Amino acid sequence: MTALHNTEPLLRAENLTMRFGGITAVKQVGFAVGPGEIVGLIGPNGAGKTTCFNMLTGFYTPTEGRVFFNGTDITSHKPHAIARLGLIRSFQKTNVMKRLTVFENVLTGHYMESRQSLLATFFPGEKVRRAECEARASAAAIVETMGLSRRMNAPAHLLSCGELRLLEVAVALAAKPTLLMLDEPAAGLNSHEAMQFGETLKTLVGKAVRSLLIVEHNMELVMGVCDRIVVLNFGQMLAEGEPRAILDNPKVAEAYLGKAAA
Ligand SMILES: Nc1ncnc2c1ncn2[C@@H]1O[C@H](COP(=O)(O)OP(=O)(O)OP(=O)(O)O)[C@@H](O)[C@H]1O
Repeated sequence: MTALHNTEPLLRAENLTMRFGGITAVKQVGFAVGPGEIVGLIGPNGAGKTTCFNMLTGFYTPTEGRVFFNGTDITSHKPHAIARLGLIRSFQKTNVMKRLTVFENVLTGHYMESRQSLLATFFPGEKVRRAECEARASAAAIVETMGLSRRMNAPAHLLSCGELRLLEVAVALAAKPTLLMLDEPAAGLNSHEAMQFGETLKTLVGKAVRSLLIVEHNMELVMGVCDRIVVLNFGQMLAEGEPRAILDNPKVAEAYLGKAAA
């Protein structure tokens, strides 16, 4: 029984379909993310990646299909309930508060994760004080994990684009994800910065998170960090496989570059 449980994927999407009125944004998409895996979800603009993210995390209820996380059917769960189970996502828009320091941003992420009452904030007892100490230690550890220790007390608005992308992941880590889903985490980075960023992401698996699911347009990053890649096109699964197989797949080249590339 236990052995069976261990081979279960962490996240499993089955036959996901999302219709908006007459538009079918995603049609019968199914894939899984196993423990210890980094999976990339890619596809040209409008392929349905963000819609998939929204269905996986409860922001949309799929028109058809089911989502399982850690063996639990989460299809009709609310986003906050899914987050509490350890399935945490980032958004394309930054989750960073520019006037706060790096440390304060990550600490704020911890407070959003905890369910401390307002009363407890103003009249802290021993339990709250202990939680506060633990949150500060955890925030400092996350800042270090993301390679931002030197910038610990820098206000976020002074960070470089690369540092900002790292901080965005750090804030997401404060919510204690089991599976972290990142939506275009390397947006705006040049090739060198993206590769460095990717190296940091790889170090997270097995330590800060169990698995990663990444939507990203930067192909160098995707090919460099992912164990497996799922390709969507016009809302449907086009291909799934290891990076090399995806690179060599003429259908994928055609979807991205047009018929001439095939
Ligand atoms: N709320 C909505 N109502 C109607 N159509 C939508 C809605 N959300 C998405 N769509 C449509 O569904 C399709 C998939 O969109 P989606 O944003 O999921 O693609 P994407 O792969 O994330 O694109 P991008 O890479 O540009 O972010 C598009 O044709 C889009 O116009």
